[in-house]
Amino acid sequence: MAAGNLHLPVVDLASTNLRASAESIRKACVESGFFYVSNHGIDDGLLERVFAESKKFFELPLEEKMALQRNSGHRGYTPPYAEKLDASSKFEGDLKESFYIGATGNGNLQNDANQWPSEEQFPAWKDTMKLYLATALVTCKRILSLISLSLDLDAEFFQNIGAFNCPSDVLRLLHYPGEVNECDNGNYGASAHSDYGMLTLLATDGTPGLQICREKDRHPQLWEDVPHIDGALIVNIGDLLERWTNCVFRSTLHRVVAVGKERYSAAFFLDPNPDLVVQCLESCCCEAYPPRFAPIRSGDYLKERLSATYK
Ligand SMILES: O=C(O)CCC(=O)C(=O)O
Ligand SMILES: [Fe+2]
Repeated sequence: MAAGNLHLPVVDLASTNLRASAESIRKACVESGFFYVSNHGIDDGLLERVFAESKKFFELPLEEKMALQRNSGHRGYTPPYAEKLDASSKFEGDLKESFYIGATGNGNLQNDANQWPSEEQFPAWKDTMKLYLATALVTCKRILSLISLSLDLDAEFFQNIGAFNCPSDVLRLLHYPGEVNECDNGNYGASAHSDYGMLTLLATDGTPGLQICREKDRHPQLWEDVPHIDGALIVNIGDLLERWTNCVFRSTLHRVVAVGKERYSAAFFLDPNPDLVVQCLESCCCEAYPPRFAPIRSGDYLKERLSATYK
C-alpha cells in the first residue's frame, strides 16, 4: 500500500522568475525526480481530444487493434501482457495496453515506422496526435532549459549540444483495465520501472494509480501516491538524464497499481538525438565524486533498454 507524505512542487512554466523555477526543479530532481508543471502550454481541448481518440481506439475489438500491432520500429499497438516493465515480475506481463506514436517532423526517417488507424474510422487521429507530439516537445524543451539552469548550465545547453536535433520523441497512449481477473491479483497496470530516456511528460485522466518509490534499495520499499492535479502535468527524469547528472538528479522507480477503475494516460518521452553521446556533466562530478557511468551513445543505450522490455 502507498504511504508517505509526498510534496512535489508545481512549477509554473509561465513564471518570469526563472531562477526560482530552476531552484524548485533542482530540489525536486534531487529528492524524487518527479514534479508537476502548470501553465504548460498544452490546452485542455487538445488533451481532451487526445484522450477521446485514445479511448475510441482502445475500445475496438482486440483483432482490429492487433492489425496495428507494434512493429520492429516500436510503433503501434501492444496488447495487455505484452510488456513487462519490471523484468523480475512473476506475472506474464503488465495489465496495460498501449499504442506508440513517434514524431514525424523534420523529415525524421526513423519515425517512418508509424502506424495509423484507418482515416475513415479515425479521421481526427493523426492530426490530433501529431499536434500533441509537437506541442509536448515545445513544453519539454522549456522544462529542459529550466533543468539546464538548475544545473548551472546555459539555458540552451541541450539545444547547443544537439540533443534536439532530430530527437526521438515518442507518445505512448495507455489504457489500464478497470476489473482484473483473479489470476492477476497482485499484478500491476504498469510494473515498477524507471523511464529510460531524458524526460517524460505525463497526462492522466485523473484516475489515481501512479506511485513512486524514492529509495529502491530500502526494505520494505515505500511507495507514495502521485495524485492528479487539475490543470497540471506530471514530469519525471529518465535514466539518461540521471547518467548525465551522475545520479545528482534521480530517475525514480514508479508503477501504476490497479485501482478497480479504468484509467487512461498519455506519456510523452523525450530522448535526445540517437548519436548524441551522454557523458557526465562537469558540474556533477569532482575528484571525490567521480563519474559513475561510462559515456554512451544515446541510441545504443535506449535500444538495449527497449529490447530488455520485450524479452
Ligand atoms: O500511466 C502512468 O501514469 C504512468 C505510465 C508510465 O510510467 C510509463 O508509460 O512509463
Ligand atoms: Fe514510466
